[in-house]
Amino acid sequence: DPSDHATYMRLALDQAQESPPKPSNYRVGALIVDGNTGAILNRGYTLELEGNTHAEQCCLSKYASAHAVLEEQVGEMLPANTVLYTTMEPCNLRLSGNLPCVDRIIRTKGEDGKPRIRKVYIGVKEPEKFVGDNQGRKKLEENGIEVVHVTGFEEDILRVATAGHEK
Ligand SMILES: Nc1nc(=O)c(N)c(NC[C@H](O)[C@H](O)[C@H](O)COP(=O)(O)O)[nH]1
Ligand SMILES: [Zn+2]
Repeated sequence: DPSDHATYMRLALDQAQESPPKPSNYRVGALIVDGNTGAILNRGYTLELEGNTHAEQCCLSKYASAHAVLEEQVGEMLPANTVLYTTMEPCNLRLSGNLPCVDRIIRTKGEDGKPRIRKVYIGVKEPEKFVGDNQGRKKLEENGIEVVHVTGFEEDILRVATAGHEK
């Protein structure tokens, strides 16, 4: 059911639990869902794919591979109304210098030049520990992508996200 946001966020949190703890990032989980049918298109977690990968990046990269295109072309293969659930707000700056997930989300453009990912549901805003105030939400909204905070999971999400940080 495409409106059952809590269920999808819970599944994204399940993904985050799979991520190997690391002091220099957060353990995040994400799903991409068909906004019309509610079908789960793919899921992922931080560091699932080799390299210093983010949860949202893994979702898009896995979906692209499953459809025999490169991640930068994934927009062509996504349903026109795709939504992303991520336990943490997509990054807009990464200390590693890798391409931020906000840019990966915005470039999922179809022929009409609009992002196929129409909505991003987040469990928490990114804490300020690594990059100060994350401008991810604002940049997504500036590109016509709606950002919705699914409440109720903040404590669990942050406990999982920071499990690799020294106490
Ligand atoms: N939304 C989100 N999904 C993730 O999978 C993940 N790991 C982060 N984490 C955000 C944090 O700001 C960056 O992890 C640090 O800035 C270090 O950057 P790298 O991850 O090494 O590129 N945020
Ligand atoms: Zn990211």
